[in-house]
Amino acid sequence: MLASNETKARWLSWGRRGTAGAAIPMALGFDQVTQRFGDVTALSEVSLSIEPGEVVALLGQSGCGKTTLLRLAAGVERPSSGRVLLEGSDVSSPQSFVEPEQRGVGLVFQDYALFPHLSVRENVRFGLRGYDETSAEATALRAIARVGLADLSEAYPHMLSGGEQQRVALARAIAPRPGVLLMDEPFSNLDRRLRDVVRDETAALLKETGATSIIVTHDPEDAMRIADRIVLMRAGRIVQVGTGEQLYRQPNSLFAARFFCDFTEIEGRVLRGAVDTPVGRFPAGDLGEGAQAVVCIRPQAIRLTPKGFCLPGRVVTRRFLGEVDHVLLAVSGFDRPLLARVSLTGSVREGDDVGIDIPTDEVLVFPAGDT
Ligand SMILES: Nc1ncnc2c1ncn2[C@@H]1O[C@H](COP(=O)(O)OP(=O)(O)OP(=O)(O)O)[C@@H](O)[C@H]1O
Repeated sequence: MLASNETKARWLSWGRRGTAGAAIPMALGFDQVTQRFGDVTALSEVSLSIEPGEVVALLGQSGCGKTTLLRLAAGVERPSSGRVLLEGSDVSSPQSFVEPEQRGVGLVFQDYALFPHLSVRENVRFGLRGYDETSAEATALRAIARVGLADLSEAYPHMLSGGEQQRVALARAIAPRPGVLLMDEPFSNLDRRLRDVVRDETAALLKETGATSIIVTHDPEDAMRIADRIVLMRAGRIVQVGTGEQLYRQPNSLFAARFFCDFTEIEGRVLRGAVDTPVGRFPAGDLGEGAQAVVCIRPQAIRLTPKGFCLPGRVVTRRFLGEVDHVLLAVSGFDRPLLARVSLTGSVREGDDVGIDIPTDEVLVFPAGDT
């Protein structure tokens, strides 16, 4: 949760500096930022550079420090040590502090923080206090039209769906054309179907506005669908930074791997450069001889072949999920089922004997205990 109601009200009541014409995206940087709250270290020496116009997702489990990093960028919080930089200049450091309203930063709160007694138009205008009457009105209406709510500009928040409320919050944040847009769990209050639509719309809008954007989320799918780069965090530190594809295909740890895929994990020991498991022998990469390892098998990588080919197995359950089937396979010598997500024809049934093909280049191997 980004802020208390009091902080939200204060944030919203400040006039926004913004940029007069099109948003001018700003570079945002964190240099060795540490944030302590009493005994709790929320962030430990975090360094990160975000390019102008880049959309970055801060991804991680609850309590890993995502929101704290967002609050530091917004200027709602001051770091215990380290620097926050906008366009290469310190905005928070031991020597200097630029007030939030001077930063040209827009914020979308997790609960949207719309004023219930104000219409859509008035809510959006509220974020434009530094503007004169005529230009505030025109700017608000332009932002409302941009999020597709022109017909609802006189409606009140309780008359809107969750997705529409989210769009009002977005319109209010983008109206002053901030150089940096910060969004705290913007899709978490939406049901699954609406979430997909709003997420794609938001992604398109962020690119259109051109603002440098940070989105906080604990959902890897949100992060992959909306962000140019994902910053995976854990316990106040950055674990890995990269595109969604890099994090998915080349996770640097078992922790990162588990975040993006529901692997079947099998423990084994490295012998002559490979790990022997009941489902096959897999190259151990850099792991030393005798090391205990975890072999991670991607359900999507598994292919089923006719009985008699590849590894023998039996279909325990098969569930049709639309585009793929979710199949649990029993393999001799392995006490748990192997999960496969495959597209099947109708001919494979529960209880059938099949062959299981596991391409070794799709299998990841990590040191055991590397969590
Ligand atoms: N004002 C505060 N006072 C004390 N502890 C705090 C404060 N703000 C954050 N923390 C602690 O700092 C850590 C990081 O919190 P933060 O809210 O940044 O995590 P998060 O990753 O955003 O979590 P969530 O997804 O649940 O919002 C947590 O242990 C949290 O309890």
